[in-house]
Amino acid sequence: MADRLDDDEIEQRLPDGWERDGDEITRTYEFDDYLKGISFVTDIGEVAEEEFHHPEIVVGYKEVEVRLTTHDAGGITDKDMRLADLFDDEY
Ligand SMILES: C[C@H](O)[C@H](O)[C@H]1CNC2=NC(N)=NC(=O)C2=N1
Repeated sequence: MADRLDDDEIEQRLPDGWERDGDEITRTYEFDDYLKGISFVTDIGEVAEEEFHHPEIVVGYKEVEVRLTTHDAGGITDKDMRLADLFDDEY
């Protein structure tokens, strides 16, 4: 099981555009239209399944909010940071 990162590690490793919110990291991606957001959700869903590590996703109008935490560890781990980078690659 992945170990929880400490506050300093989280601060250092948080990718650009992401924020820490308690035991989660989050980013809201913006799109030109609604269906581009839906397409992005499909893309990151496939990445999540490949990595077997899953975000919470809130789909809005021309924006998608993604939240990551490691439930098995009860906090933020390397898995969350890795997935954040992979999701950014899809954007
Ligand atoms: C049994 C456990 O749910 C699985 O190992 C995976 C599935 N996807 C997951 N996703 C996230 N975000 N955290 C987990 O701990 C996690 N665990």
